[in-house]
Amino acid sequence: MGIRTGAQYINGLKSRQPEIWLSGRRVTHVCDEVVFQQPIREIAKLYDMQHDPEYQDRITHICAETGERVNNAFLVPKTHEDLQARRALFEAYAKATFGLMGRTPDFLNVVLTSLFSNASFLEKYDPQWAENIRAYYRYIRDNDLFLTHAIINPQNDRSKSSHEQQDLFTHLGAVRETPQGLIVRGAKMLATLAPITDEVIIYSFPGFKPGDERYALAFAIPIDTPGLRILCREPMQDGTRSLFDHPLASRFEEMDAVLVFHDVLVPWDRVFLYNNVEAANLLYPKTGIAQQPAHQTGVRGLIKLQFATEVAVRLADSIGVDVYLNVQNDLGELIQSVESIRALLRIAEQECDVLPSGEIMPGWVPLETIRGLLPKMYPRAVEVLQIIGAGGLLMSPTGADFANPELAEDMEKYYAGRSGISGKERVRLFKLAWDLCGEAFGQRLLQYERYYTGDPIRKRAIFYNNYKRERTFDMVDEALSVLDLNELVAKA
Ligand SMILES: Cc1cc2nc3c(=O)[nH]c(=O)nc-3n(C[C@H](O)[C@H](O)[C@H](O)COP(=O)(O)OP(=O)(O)OC[C@H]3O[C@@H](n4cnc5c(N)ncnc54)[C@H](O)[C@@H]3O)c2cc1C
Ligand SMILES: O=C(O)Cc1ccc(O)c(O)c1
Repeated sequence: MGIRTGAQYINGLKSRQPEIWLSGRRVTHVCDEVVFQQPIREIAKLYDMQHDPEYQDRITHICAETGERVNNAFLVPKTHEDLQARRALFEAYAKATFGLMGRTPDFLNVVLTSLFSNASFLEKYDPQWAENIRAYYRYIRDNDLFLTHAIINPQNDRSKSSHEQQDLFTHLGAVRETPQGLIVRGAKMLATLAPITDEVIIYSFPGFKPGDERYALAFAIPIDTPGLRILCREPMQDGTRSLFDHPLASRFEEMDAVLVFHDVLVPWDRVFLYNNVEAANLLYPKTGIAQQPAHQTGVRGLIKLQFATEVAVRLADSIGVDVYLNVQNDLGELIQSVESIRALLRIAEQECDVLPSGEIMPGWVPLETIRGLLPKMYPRAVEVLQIIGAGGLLMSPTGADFANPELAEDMEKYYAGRSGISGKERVRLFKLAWDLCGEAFGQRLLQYERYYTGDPIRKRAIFYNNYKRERTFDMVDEALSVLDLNELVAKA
């Protein structure tokens, strides 16, 4: 089949009834649920872009294996042109969502492509696992499906490993084998967009200890598999807020969910790893499933930071405060952050790692540097929006106030910005900023940037240790050897 349209994506959602729980009740039809309708439309637009002549050649290609047109996320990059083709896709999807939707279909499809191209790692443990992941990749590619993932254990007692938790199946683990497949029980978090996806893939960050064998698992199943419960967090908008009052929150909220598996059957052909602590701990470093998608997350993060920066610049200009040195300083800092990430992405694409298979991965040092910097730069951009907007962020009336002729004069006079900025224009800008820096929606965006890839503190420590292992830091020896030379001269 190859690339789907938005309508085909929506028909796919309509054809299933996953067990979704939202605010204490069961959702019967996800497409009829007002909270999910706008995010579904935003994802459908991305599918439609694949058929739009403006984008088609930039974000899709003809698959060499099937002759069908497929998304660039399924391209195994072997040349710089391939990397550029993937970047063009990431950029197009991120621009369409201002970088605010983190788990658009390209993200996990890149993870899957990386698992596919590095399946030889799994072969060493069980050739069937490798065959399963290859078949699954082809299935997702050829049907253009949308995945969610949950790779973290629920936050119960982080000081204990999975097998030491109060209940053996608090964390998702294998209960027993059957001729049809594995029965799994327990929970995983935090599956972003789960209610509006087609499939879920489960794997884990490294960190398994001996005794954790039953939790060392990787598999994928349809999102409506019996026994799989999707427990949504409280929504941050009710799906009815106006575009005028919440230009971003009304469009781009990504639901997050805990997945609870009540004795779910995972067919054997969907099991990619099982009962093997060593393989589970090596899955990340050996299959590129951090490095390849970090290209996507880097591009998306750049667009999001750039967007927040543009809003800050326009906000400051609208009320004439960018004549002040302190404001110029804050805005200059944000622009330099954007430029730093942009430069790091270019370096990552230039200084690639080449695998024996010929696959290329953008350089891990610049990518990890982005991963370390963005969790600081994005919250800072939010802070600058708050500082520049100040009390103005709390004086915005609603679209209904603007619509009432009785208030029209006041709206124009007291809400106008500097000369040339009308009341409506200024309020719309401040509402855009408030969605990013004040609303619960904006706080989630910030929390996402801090944590979506794992704990930034531990990630930076891992980065340091790996970097130290690979380098010798010999400029220090060179500098110190000059002292020896001086001694030699003195002695002569
Ligand atoms: C908005 C959002 C969306 C997300 N979407 C997804 C998704 O789609 N799929 C998915 O799988 N995951 C998703 N995640 C989850 C994300 O992977 C985790 O949040 C991240 O890995 C951090 O884990 P945690 O939240 O459990 O924090 P914890 O690991 O519980 O950490 C809590 C605090 O304790 C400290 N801490 C905990 N353990 C240690 C330790 N061993 N050593 C030192 N300090 C420690 C941390 O530094 C942190 O300050 C999402 C997260 C967010 C916020
Ligand atoms: O670190 C990145 O930016 C890439 C990334 C993020 C989250 C994941 O779950 C993952 O497998 C890879």
